[in-house]
Amino acid sequence: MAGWKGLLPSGYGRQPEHSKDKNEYFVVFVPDFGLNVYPDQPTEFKGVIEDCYPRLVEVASLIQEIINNFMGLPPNFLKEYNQTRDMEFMTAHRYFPATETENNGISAHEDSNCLTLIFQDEVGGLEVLKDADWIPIEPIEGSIIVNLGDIIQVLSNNKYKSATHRVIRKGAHRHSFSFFFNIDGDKWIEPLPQFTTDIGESPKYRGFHYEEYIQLRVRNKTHPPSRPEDVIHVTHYSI
Ligand SMILES: O=C(O)CCC(=O)C(=O)O
Ligand SMILES: [Fe+2]
Repeated sequence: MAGWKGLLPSGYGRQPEHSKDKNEYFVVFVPDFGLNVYPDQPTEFKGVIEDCYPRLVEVASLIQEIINNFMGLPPNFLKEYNQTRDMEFMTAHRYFPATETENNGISAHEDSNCLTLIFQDEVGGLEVLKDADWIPIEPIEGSIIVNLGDIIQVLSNNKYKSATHRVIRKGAHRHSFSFFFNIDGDKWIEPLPQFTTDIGESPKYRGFHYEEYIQLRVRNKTHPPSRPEDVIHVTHYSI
């Protein structure tokens, strides 16, 4: 838990006035750590969240195994590399209706973690960047959207892309729910030999401790740089 302590408070939050992102959110960390702040009402809230939590871990672990296999890694490689389940968190977002002059919900970004599960309501607005075009991710009831994050991009030496995505606000309030499957802050992240030396490719990133990277990413939010080129992305570690 060391990685998150003091970085992101749990519970309700709203983007600061200076932020271009227009949403409010509710953050939940690993329930066993006892750091979560829940509302009193509705009374079922805490129980439902804490019931969902291990199921989300289970689904994400299964998807990690599928990713392990399509990356061509030895069986259970990612499972053994990513053993600690301390850094997961989930966020419920509410995006306010667009106004006549602006519609930014969440600016374009990549998630810094391993993989994210997103559940969205019927309003829509999530978009993913593909070959310079923004593709809307149309709501499909009962579906889960899976985004690969920066860790997979670095491990695979750019073979698998961390999804660049954003939320455009529509005419109605939009609700979504994201579960961020993560890795321990102590972990050293660098391109794996399977994607570099074994195939004669040079690494595209220098190694880093994950905790250092998330601290830089949180700083992007708490102290937004005035120049867009100073916002930290995983390319900070590019060689
Ligand atoms: O609300 C969504 O659909 C996406 C949220 C998101 O991208 C994030 O919180 O990183
Ligand atoms: Fe995201």
